[in-house]
Amino acid sequence: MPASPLTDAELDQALTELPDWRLRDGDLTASFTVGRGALPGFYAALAAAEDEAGHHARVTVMYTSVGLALNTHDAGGAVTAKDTALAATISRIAADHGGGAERS
Ligand SMILES: C[C@H](O)[C@H](O)[C@H]1CNC2=NC(N)=NC(=O)C2=N1
Repeated sequence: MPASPLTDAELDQALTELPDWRLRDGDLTASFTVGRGALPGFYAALAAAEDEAGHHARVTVMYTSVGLALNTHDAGGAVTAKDTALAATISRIAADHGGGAERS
């Protein structure tokens, strides 16, 4: 069954529980600063978590800045519970690799 888009109230609630994450252009997004030496381990753990979830982030790396964007294709690109669950996992992985959230 396809995941359904979160309602505005569900999104607001989810964002209070995901302090690293913002809604930007319809995606759930975050950026973390990760040291160059920690980047390979961070990405390996991220990829493993994504594969386990069957859900994947758009990832942009620029030097020590890692940008992540999540949405759900089969919900028409909306944010669903799959995205918020993976976001929480990604925040834990980033923290485990010394990553600090870049808040904007
Ligand atoms: C078949 C496969 O499980 C789907 O294409 C998965 C893969 N990863 C995905 N990742 C994201 N972010 N959204 C999806 O809808 C999605 N779908």
